[in-house]
Amino acid sequence: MTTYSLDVEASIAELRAQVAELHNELVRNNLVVWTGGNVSGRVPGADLFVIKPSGVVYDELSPENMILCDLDGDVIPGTPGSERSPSSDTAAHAYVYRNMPWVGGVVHTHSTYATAWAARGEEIPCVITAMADEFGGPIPIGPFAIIGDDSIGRGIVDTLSGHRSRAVLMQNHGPFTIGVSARDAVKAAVMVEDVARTVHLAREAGSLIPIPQEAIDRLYDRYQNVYGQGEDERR
Ligand SMILES: O=C(CO)[C@@H](O)[C@@H](O)COP(=O)(O)O
Repeated sequence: MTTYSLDVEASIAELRAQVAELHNELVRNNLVVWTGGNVSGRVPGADLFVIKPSGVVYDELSPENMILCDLDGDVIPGTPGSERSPSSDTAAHAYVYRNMPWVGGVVHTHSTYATAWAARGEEIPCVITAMADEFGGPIPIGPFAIIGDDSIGRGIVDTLSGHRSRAVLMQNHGPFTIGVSARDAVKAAVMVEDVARTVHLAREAGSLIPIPQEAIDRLYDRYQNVYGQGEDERR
């Protein structure tokens, strides 16, 4: 059985509990149905991450059945949960962790309104201040990519590298979000569905009014650097 330093082992144990619990947030926020979606978190100070097992219903997820992987997406043998297959999106999460060192968490859902924008291949325009705050502008579309290799991960990284948004709508598939932690990525998944719904309904009722870029910049700067508490993890 692979073992790590006491600090890394403690970080792994804490992350297993966090990632297992954060899957419940996807259910609580109505972002997933059945076994769809997944959350992962990077182990601080190690080239490792924790992700859910593939196709397991949310009620059965626990810290013990989260799966520890290296940054190539390979399961660490002999560790709790390693007897099962990891999420089918493990390669995508691993690609993000290898290529975006600041990312501490990755989330994928098929949340309804965000996925409807993805089905149209249409980015969500920045027409509400909540988008400027949280995403710093429009929420971009990523390329159509079929699961099975690095193509989804590459699409996420190519789209979000250097982009303010922590969410990308992978065409014909659905949202992937990133964050400084798994919790931060889950927040982005909740917020992308919220703004996708609002902007969809707004456009159904009439024409949208874009927010001027200067105002978007000011709103984003305030929200990222002033809003909330000084100890917030994104500071
Ligand atoms: O969208 C996909 C794959 O990209 C789904 O299969 C995914 O939501 C859930 O798969 P897993 O249960 O994580 O293997």
